[in-house]
Amino acid sequence: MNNVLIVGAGRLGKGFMGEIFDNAGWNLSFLDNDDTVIKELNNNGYYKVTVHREDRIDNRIISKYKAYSYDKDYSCEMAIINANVIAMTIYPEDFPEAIAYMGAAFRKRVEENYAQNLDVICLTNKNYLIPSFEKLFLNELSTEKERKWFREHVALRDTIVRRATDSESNSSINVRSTAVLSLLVQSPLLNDLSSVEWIEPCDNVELMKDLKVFTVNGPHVTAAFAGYLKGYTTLNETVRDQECVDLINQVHDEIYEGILREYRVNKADLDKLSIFPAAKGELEDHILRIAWDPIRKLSRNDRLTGIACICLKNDFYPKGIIKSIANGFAYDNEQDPAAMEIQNCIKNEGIKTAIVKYCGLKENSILVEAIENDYNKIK
Ligand SMILES: NC(=O)c1ccc[n+]([C@@H]2O[C@H](COP(=O)([O-])OP(=O)(O)OC[C@H]3O[C@@H](n4cnc5c(N)ncnc54)[C@H](O)[C@@H]3O)[C@@H](O)[C@H]2O)c1
Ligand SMILES: O=P(O)(O)OC[C@@H](O)[C@@H](O)[C@H](O)[C@H](O)CO
Repeated sequence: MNNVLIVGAGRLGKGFMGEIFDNAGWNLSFLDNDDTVIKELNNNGYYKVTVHREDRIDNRIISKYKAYSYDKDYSCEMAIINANVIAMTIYPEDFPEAIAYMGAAFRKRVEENYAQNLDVICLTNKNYLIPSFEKLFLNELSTEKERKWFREHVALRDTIVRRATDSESNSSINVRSTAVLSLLVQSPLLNDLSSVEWIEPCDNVELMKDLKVFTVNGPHVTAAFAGYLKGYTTLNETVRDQECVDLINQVHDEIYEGILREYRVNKADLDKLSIFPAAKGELEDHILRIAWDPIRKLSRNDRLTGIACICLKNDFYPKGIIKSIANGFAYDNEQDPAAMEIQNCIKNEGIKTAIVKYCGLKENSILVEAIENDYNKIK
C-alpha cells in the first residue's frame, strides 16, 4: 500500500490532505511539533471532516492513521523512510525547522530505502519558495550519495491550494473543508497520484500561483480585514454585510483588470483558475485564520500590494485595493502577533514608515501616500 506522511497536522493537513489520501486508501501518518495536536489525534483515535462538495456534504471519520510528535525517540523515522509522498501543510516560516528535524531520517532512507521514489509537495500560499526549500533539504544531505539520491529519487514540488479548510484551532479534531476545486500540483511527479481525488497536475505553476493568490486570496483577505473592522469574527458574517461585499467585489474586479493588462491570459482562464463553484451548506471560516500574518499578506509581492503595483504599472488606479491595504494596517487583532508587530511600528514610527516597511514600497511612491490617506480616514 502507498504511504503518505503529512507534516503539519492542523487544518489543511487533517482536513484536506488526510481526508483525500485516506479516501484513496493510502496509509496515513502525521507529524506535528505541537504536542497538543498529536495528543488529540492519538487520544481520540479518530477525527472528523465535514466535506462540503457541490452536490453533497460528506461527514467523514478518519481513524486509520499514525500521529507523531517531535519526540525524543524520533518515532516518525519509519514514516519518513517509507513515504511515497510527504505533504508539507505548514506555514512558510516553519519549513526550516521541519526539514532540519526530518534530515536524520532522510539520511537513513538513503541507506535503507534508496530506490523508492518520493514526492514532497508543499502547500503554502507563498510563491517562489521551492529553491530555498531545496537548499534546506540539501543542507541535510552532505555526501555525494545522499545528494544523488535527492536528485534522482525526490521530486520537490509546489502546489496551488484552492480549498478553504477551517476548525476552532489547529488541534481540533472537527475540521470543515470545501471540496469544489482541485489542488494543482507542479509536474512531473515520481509517484502516480491519479487515483487520489482532487489532485491535478499543473504546468507553469509559478505564473498560475501568482494569479491564484491575487484573484482568490486578494478578495479573501479584503473580506477578513473589512469584516474585522466591522466587529465580525467570521467570513460568513462579513459576506452578509453589503458594504463589505461591495469592497470585496471592487477589489476582485480591480485584480482582474490589473492581471488582464499585465499577463497574456483571458477572463475565461482566470475564471477557471479562481472561481469556486458554490458548495452545499455553509462552511464557517474565521477572520483570524484568513487575515493571519498580515506582515506576509501586505508584503510587496503578495495578494494586495503585489497586484496594486501591477495595476499602477499598467496605468490603472486600484482604489479598492488601496483601501483594503489601509484596512490591513488598521487590523489590530491582539490574537495575531504579526498584526501586533505592525501596530507597534505604527505607534512608534508612524503609519508612513509602517507602510514603507511592510509593503516594501519607496517612501515617495503614490501608493504609500494613497494608503496613508485611506488609513487616516479609518483611524
Ligand atoms: N487552511 C486553509 O484553508 C489553507 C488553504 C490554503 C493554504 N493553506 C496553507 O497551508 C498551510 C497550513 O495552514 P493551516 O490552515 O493548516 O494552519 P494550521 O495552523 O491549522 O496548521 C499548521 C500545523 O503545522 C504545525 N507545525 C508548525 N511547525 C511545524 C513543524 N516544524 N513541523 C511539523 N508541524 C509543524 C502546527 O503545529 C500546526 O498544527 C499554510 O501555509 C497555509 O497558508 C491553508
Ligand atoms: O493561507 P493563507 O494564510 O495564505 O491565506 C488565508 C486564506 O486566504 C487561504 O488559506 C484560503 O482559504 C485558501 O488559499 C483558499 O484556497
